[in-house]
Amino acid sequence: MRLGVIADDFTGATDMAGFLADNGMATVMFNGVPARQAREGHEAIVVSLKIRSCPVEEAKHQALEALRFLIGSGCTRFYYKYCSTFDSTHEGNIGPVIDALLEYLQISQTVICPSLPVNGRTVYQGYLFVHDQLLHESGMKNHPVTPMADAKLSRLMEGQSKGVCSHIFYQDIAQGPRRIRERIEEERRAGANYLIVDALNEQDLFSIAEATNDFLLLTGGSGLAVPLACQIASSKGFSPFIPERRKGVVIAGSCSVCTLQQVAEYKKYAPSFFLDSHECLHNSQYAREVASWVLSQSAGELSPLVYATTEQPDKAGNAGPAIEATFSALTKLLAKQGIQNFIVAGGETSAVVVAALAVEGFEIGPKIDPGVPWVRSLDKAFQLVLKSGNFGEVDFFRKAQKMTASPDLVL
Ligand SMILES: Nc1ncnc2c1ncn2[C@@H]1O[C@H](COP(=O)(O)OP(=O)(O)O)[C@@H](O)[C@H]1O
Ligand SMILES: O=C(O)[C@@H](O)C(=O)COP(=O)(O)O
Repeated sequence: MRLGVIADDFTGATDMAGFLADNGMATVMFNGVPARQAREGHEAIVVSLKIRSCPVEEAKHQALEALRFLIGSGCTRFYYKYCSTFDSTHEGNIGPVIDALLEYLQISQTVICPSLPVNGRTVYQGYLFVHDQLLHESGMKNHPVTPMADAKLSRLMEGQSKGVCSHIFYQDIAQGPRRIRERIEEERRAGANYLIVDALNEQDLFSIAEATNDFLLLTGGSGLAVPLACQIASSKGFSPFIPERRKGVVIAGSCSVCTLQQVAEYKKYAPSFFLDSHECLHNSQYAREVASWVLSQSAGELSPLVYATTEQPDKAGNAGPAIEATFSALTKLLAKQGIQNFIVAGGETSAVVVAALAVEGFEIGPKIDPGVPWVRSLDKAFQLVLKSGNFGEVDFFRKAQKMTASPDLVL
């Protein structure tokens, strides 16, 4: 059995791939839809897209292309991975993409399961929580691209999809797989398309995975990855590569609360450079200047940090794209000069770095914190960490580097 995952952004893809690999599945991750079908030997194939906030039709088109690729590569079950904070606009793209996938697969039902308890995302009575806050009271209310103004998943889904929502509330989930199956059957008869499942802990996720083991398509955050891997992984197991200590850089483009703290912590130990949005907009030589600064840092234990992270992002409409363009140019310049380890914070920023390095696909390495593994390009040229803005402990950047080993010690 091969599992095919379509992820709507890059950090989300590594999050899902990391949990699958960490739980024994031989997993490969592709940057976009590859031209050729995937090789034998992997139990999970993750296609990483960038369709969270693009126009709806484009998102559907890319997701269906990925689905066709996964079917052609021998996958027999499918997963649509979106953010555990349900990042989407009023128009989509989570709902429209799910509708397109259901239609293509000629099925009428799936689950909506953003819950990721290990990182504080839970669903209760159909409301999504981030730790102790409702989604719309959490940092997500200020997200620059997809600010979340409601925590009720059925209202979010109904606003952006064609079908009918229903719930399986905690009272039933807690009774285990048998009761969940009965509820699924009742909802099937009632014509519900999207089953919003409450989940407060890992046990709930195991129960949901067991009750839905005949579903062709599941959707959600990466919480279901652990029970899915336990269901599907062969007994052969899977050993992740050991990341080598190489010349590196830390690039932070996320302004989320978690990254703000991680940047502040890392600056105490490593050289750092704040990327000025005004310079990004108006100085055509800026990426070169920043690259020179990075390369001039003595090869200490810790890689230099370039960060745009701030509590007060530049409100100019083109500041974000200008910062991304600078990170892209910087990545290319640094790669040319022999930098091979890139530790990146932020979903959009990660997509920019991966595109600049023109990496086709990745193998999955060891977990740094839940949802964030090391990954390595299939040609082994680059090792990367693609961290969701909101994931990781406060000392994340140092922790990631402490896990690298001298190349002489890595077989
Ligand atoms: N100082 C800043 N001013 C304006 N926009 C910024 C600033 N710093 C970063 N950004 C932009 O904010 C966006 C952050 O998105 P992303 O990298 O996906 O982080 P997250 O994972 O936290 O959402 C990027 O487009 C980035 O270029
Ligand atoms: O599910 C999650 O929370 C993450 O995997 C994810 O999708 C992260 O997105 P960004 O916050 O945009 O990095």
